[in-house]
Parts: sequence; structure tokens; C-alpha cells
Amino acid sequence: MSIESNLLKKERQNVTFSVEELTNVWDGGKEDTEIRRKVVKVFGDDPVLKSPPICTMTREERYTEATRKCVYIFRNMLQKNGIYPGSKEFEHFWNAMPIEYTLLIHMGAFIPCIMSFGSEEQVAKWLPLSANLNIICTYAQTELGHGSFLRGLETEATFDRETQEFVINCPKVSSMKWWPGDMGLNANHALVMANLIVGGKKYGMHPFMVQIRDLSTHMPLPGVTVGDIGSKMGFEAIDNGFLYMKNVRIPRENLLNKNSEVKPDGTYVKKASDRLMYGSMVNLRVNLPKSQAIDVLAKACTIAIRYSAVRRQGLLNPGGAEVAVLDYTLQQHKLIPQLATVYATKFAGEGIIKKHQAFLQNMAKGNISDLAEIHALSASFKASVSEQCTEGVEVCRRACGGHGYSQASGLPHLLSKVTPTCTYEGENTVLYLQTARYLVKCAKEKAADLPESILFLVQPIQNARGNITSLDNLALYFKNRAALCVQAASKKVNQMSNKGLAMHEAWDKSSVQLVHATKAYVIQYIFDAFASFVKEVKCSKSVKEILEDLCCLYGLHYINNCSGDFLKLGILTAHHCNIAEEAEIALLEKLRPNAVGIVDAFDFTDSSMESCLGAYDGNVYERLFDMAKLSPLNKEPVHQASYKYLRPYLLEGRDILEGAKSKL
Ligand SMILES: CCCCCCCC(=O)SCCNC(=O)CCNC(=O)[C@H](O)C(C)(C)COP(=O)(O)OP(=O)(O)OC[C@H]1O[C@@H](n2cnc3c(N)ncnc32)[C@H](O)[C@@H]1OP(=O)(O)O
Ligand SMILES: Cc1cc2nc3c(=O)[nH]c(=O)nc-3n(C[C@H](O)[C@H](O)[C@H](O)COP(=O)(O)OP(=O)(O)OC[C@H]3O[C@@H](n4cnc5c(N)ncnc54)[C@H](O)[C@@H]3O)c2cc1C
Repeated sequence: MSIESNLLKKERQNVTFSVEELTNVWDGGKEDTEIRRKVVKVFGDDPVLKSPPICTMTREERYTEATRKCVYIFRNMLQKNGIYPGSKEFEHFWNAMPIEYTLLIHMGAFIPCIMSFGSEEQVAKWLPLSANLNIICTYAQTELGHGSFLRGLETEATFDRETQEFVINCPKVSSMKWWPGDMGLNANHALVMANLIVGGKKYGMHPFMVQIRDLSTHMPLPGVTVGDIGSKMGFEAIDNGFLYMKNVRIPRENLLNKNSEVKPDGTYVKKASDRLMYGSMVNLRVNLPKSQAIDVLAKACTIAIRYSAVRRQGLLNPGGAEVAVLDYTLQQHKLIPQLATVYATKFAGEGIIKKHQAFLQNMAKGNISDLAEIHALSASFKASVSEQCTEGVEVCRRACGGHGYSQASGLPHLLSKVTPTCTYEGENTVLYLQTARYLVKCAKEKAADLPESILFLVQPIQNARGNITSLDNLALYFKNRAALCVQAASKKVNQMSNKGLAMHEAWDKSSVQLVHATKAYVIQYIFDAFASFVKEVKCSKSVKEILEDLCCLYGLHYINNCSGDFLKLGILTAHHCNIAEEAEIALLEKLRPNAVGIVDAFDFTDSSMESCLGAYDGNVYERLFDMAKLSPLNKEPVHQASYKYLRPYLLEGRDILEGAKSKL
């Protein structure tokens, strides 16, 4: 056993709680852990899913491998192993997926869309075809020229009454669909969001099923120009695409018509609120943060904390032995708060998923009264979590020094996976502004008209009592800050508009405060949800203590990072801030011996991380060396490029050196 492996073994001996029990809490119960492990094992044991490490493959190889594996998974594996939508196993299968996958938009965005936009007959037609991969469909909303401002989308679907068809056109280069995943190479259909035009009248954005490739040859159909948009910062395996359509004709029945319909005579019938057109985005904003951001930060923490426990660098005591970098308070201050973020956002996110499920059940009965609340909550939650996780992964990467820059650490891959969560499914600033719009409206309402999650906005400010670092008091500081920030931002908008500025101008000039206030609102939501979870969870005293400490750390770290705000608003005094700073350092010291245990409890397999720094055995140096040997550049002892371009000068050098030698 290497020295590094021994060091991790010792760390594990010092852990003061049951790692297995914390894993159960993380998974949602013992039974869930068993199911997750069963699914992970099925995937891990299957030889068809083995590939070379991703950092040794080209983009084309990565796309090919990911597509090969996903077709096998969705067509064979899931059915063979009883992993059906709606089953507990299905909930865990994204967790077991290979490190790179395609068909995510087809399975994760298109299929839910067909269920929410399609009539019963349309669902009966398209769902089995897509579930069996007989068709591959992308979600084509964003265009080259517009992504955020959906009323600006330019693609048109014009009704031709004679032929009972819609004619799809992208009038300009800027109107072509750009970015959708699975679209460039794999998709043969696209769910196209286009402006409906009937009899010269525009009815706004509607969803249309458009076939874009021939089902036998896979060649683009007439009028369709489609392809991959090229290399990106990450997502190398995914064929994000462009789609340019000129006079592409589709049958009238291909307008997904659960919410609105065009009759054969051209009559437009609206069956439900326009807002439901945005429902697919709410669905993804609720469900994506866990797999695409929170789990990514959890993996980055696992890598950085295990590595920091084996990496020896420098001395704490002059004359003493070299210490693990995790023993430095500053390293703890970088990494342990990231662990707190993982826990806080995961448990707060579960609350939002439950709220969304309740909303969907009500919607099925025709009640959409909670739509505004769930939209505001999911928009700001997605924005805040993606920001916190992106910043956290970069902190973890840099905390690994030089090796964190190497693809072999797995950290650059994680960073490039989490960064676009700030952009896709709604650019974060745009989403914060959506929530701000709701908060400003709520700030003017009477308490009786508000949902419980927002009541604090209009209630009198309460003073904290007793221990200033108790979870109850921390929750109160966050609530008071959110209420004061939202009230101040609303007041600013009103004052400017009272002074004569048009409402849109007053809004724009107040937008910095509005986004700030929205961030304050969502952080109070996350903290409150995590603190409530910690209070209610049934577990041993030792595991509860870990959770309480992480929750307290999440609150203190945030407060200490923006104490100016709490001071400015009169929520905390300078004396409180000093106590909060000391309390954070004390918590870091307390959590340090359990840090490896806490990341072990995430229970990631080595193959799910592909990291030389983060493997369970801690054998970092040998793994780095083995991975370097696999680099395609090391295939031959002499690389053609060095030989071809450098050799003439090397020969000159040789002659000079040999001449020099002979002169000596
Ligand atoms: C692993 C990789 C996975 C990658 C998956 C990525 C998939 C994608 O990225 S798909 C593309 C996603 N695109 C987006 O999310 C676009 C983001 N843009 C928006 O959401 C815009 O803010 C948008 C469209 C709402 C603005 O539209 P606009 O018509 O100007 O709205 P606006 O006037 O601000 O609001 C109109 C009303 O609708 C409401 N509303 C807006 N969005 C929603 C929503 N999603 N749900 C419910 N209500 C909504 C507003 O609250 C407002 O209500 P009210 O009038 O009562 O205040
Ligand atoms: C990896 C990836 C995958 C994607 N997958 C899909 C997909 O499958 N399907 C799909 O349809 N799309 C997809 N997209 C597109 C994505 O949804 C859009 O890029 C996103 O919605 C942002 O829109 P935009 O690019 O137009 O940004 P822009 O809106 O142009 O943003 C540029 C800047 O303008 C600012 N800005 C914009 N509006 C305002 C405002 N009102 N007030 C203040 N500031 C503002 C933004 O904050 C930002 O700083 C994907 C994108 C990526 C990166």
C-alpha cells in the first residue's frame, strides 16, 4: 500500500460518525441507498459500457462512444433491468450513467414536453416512438439571434389552409435554431418553438413537431440544413446543433395542441393559459440542478478533500513533519463550506421538487394558482444553485494546485459541465429578474393573499434572541435581510416611477438592487429549507451533529462573505460579525477530522469521477503517472511533429556540441 493510501486509511479511522448512515440520509433512506447501489452496480458491471478514459479521447471518439452507450442503455439495459419511468430505480439511473452521455435532451427535455404540450392522441403517437428511440427529437427553442427574449424568436409556422399544413421558415440567418442538444447529428425530429401565423395574424410562440431527417437514410430532408455547431468549452460528447428551415411543410396535426389548436378552417382555439407554454422550462429548472450542478460540486469536493488529505506540502510547526494541506485553516476555509453548499442546495432542492409535483397534480385538475410561486422559486433557485456550484467547483479545482489543472484530476471536466448551468435553461440574470418581478408584486400584497413561503416579506421584522449562531437566529437574519432588500428595491422602482420615469426605465435603473434582493430571497429560502430538514431528520446524534454543523457553516460562511449587507441593514452589529467570524473558524476545525468521511458518504464510485486525485484509495501519484502514460501523445517514443520540425535544428545542435566536445 502506498504512503498516500495509508494516509486516507488513517483519516477514515478518525471519523466520528457512521458514514453509511450519512449515505442513507443523503439518499433519502436505507432503501434508496440499496436501490441506488443496485442500479450503479448494474451499470458498473456491464462490459458494453466500458470506454477509455475521456481525457485520452478526441471529440469525435467521445461523441461516438457516448452515443453507442446511450443507445444500448435506453434500448436494452433499462428494460432488461426493470428500470422503468416512475420506478425508484429510474430515479437513480442518471446517477449511474457513464461520465458522458448523449440523448439527454431527447429523454429529459423532449419526452416531458410531449407530455405537457401534446393532446392524448399526440402523446399516444409520439411517446412510444420516442421511448423506443424510433425517433430522436430535440427541443429547438433558442435561435442564433435570440435565447432569453422569447417574444423575439423569428422562426415562423404559417398555416396553409389549402393543404392543411404549416410551413416552417427561418426568415434570416439569425432565425436559425442554434444550441439545442442532440440536434446536430442524432435527431431526426425537432420540437420547434415557432411563431404561429394564421391568416396573416401572429399568435406567438407554439410547439411544432418537425421531421428534419429521413428515417432510413438519416439524410436531412428538403429545406433542412442541420449540423453540429462545433467545439465548445465542454460537453464534447454532445452534438449541440444548428437547424435552418426553408419552406418545410408539416401536417396541421403536428402543432402540439393540448393548450391551443388551429381548426381546419383556420380558427385559432386557446384552451389554456399562455403561461403553460413556459411550463417545460419550469420542469427543467426544478429537475436539472441536482444532476447537473449539485452532484457535480459533490464530486469536486470528493476529489479536492481526498487529495488535500494526502497532499503533503510545507510545515505547520517549524521543525515538525510536513502536513496534509487540509490541515491548513485556509484550505479548510476553501473546501469545507463547499460541502455545506452541497448539502444545503440538495435538501432545499428536494423541497422545490415536491412543491412542483404538487403543482403538477393541481394542474391536472385545472388549478394553476401556484404557477407564479413555483416559477419564481424555480427560476431563482436554478440561478443561485448554478452560481454557487460553479464557483464551488472552481474553488475545489484551484485548491488542488497544479494537478487541479490537469484533465487527469477530473476537475476541468466537472467545471466545464457545471459552468453552462448558469446559461442554459434561462440565463441567470434573466431568471433573477423574473423572480424580482414576482417579489415586487408580492411586497405590495396583503399577507392573506400571499403563499406561506413569501409571507415574511410583509410581516414585521423580528429580533434575534440568545445565541447568535443558532440555526433559528441565522434563519431570522436571512429572512430579515431578504425582506429589507426586497422592500428597498421595490421602493426604489416606485420612487423612480413617481419621479416621472417610465416603468420600464425605473425597472432597468433599479435592476442591480432587484437582482441583489432576489439573491437575498433565494438564499433565505435555501437556508431555511436546509435548517428545517436538519431539525426534522431522524438519525443518530452524531450524524445530526454533522448536519447541524454543516448548516450552521453554510449560514456563517455566507454572512461572513457579505457582512457589509447585514451591517448596512442594521441586522448585525460589528460585535455580532466578530462572533460569526470566530464561530466559522471553530466549525472548520471541528469538521476537519470528519471531512473525508463526509465526502465518502456521497458514495461516488471511482469510475463515476475518472479522477486520479479523487479515487477512494488515495493513490494519487501512481494514478497520475499511469494516466500520463496513456496520453495519445506518448503512443510512440518519438512524436512525428518533434521529429519533422525540430530535427534540422537538433542536428545543428549536435554538430555544435560535438564540435565543442572535440575542441575540449
Ligand atoms: C445537460 C444539458 C441540459 C441542457 C438543457 C438546456 C435546455 C435549454 O436551454 S432550452 C432553452 C431555455 N430557454 C429559456 O429558459 C429562456 C429564458 N427566458 C425566459 O424565461 C424569459 O424570461 C421569458 C421567456 C420568461 C420572458 O418572456 P416575456 O414574455 O418577456 O415574459 P415577461 O413579460 O417577463 O413575463 C410574462 C409573464 O409570464 C410569467 N412567466 C414567465 N416565465 C414563466 C414560466 N416559466 N412559468 C410561468 N410563468 C412565467 C411572468 O412571471 C409574467 O407574469 P406576470 O405578467 O403575471 O408578471
Ligand atoms: C450547453 C448549452 C446547451 C443548450 N441547450 C439548449 C437546448 O437544448 N435547447 C435550446 O433551445 N437552447 C439551448 N441552449 C441555449 C440556452 O438556453 C441559451 O443560451 C440561454 O437561454 C441564454 O440565452 P442567450 O444565449 O440568448 O443569452 P443572452 O440573452 O444573449 O445573454 C447575453 C447577456 O445579456 C444579458 N441579458 C439578456 N437579457 C437581459 C435582460 N432582460 N436584462 C438584463 N440583462 C439581460 C444576459 O444576462 C447576458 O449577460 C443551450 C445553451 C448551452 C450553453
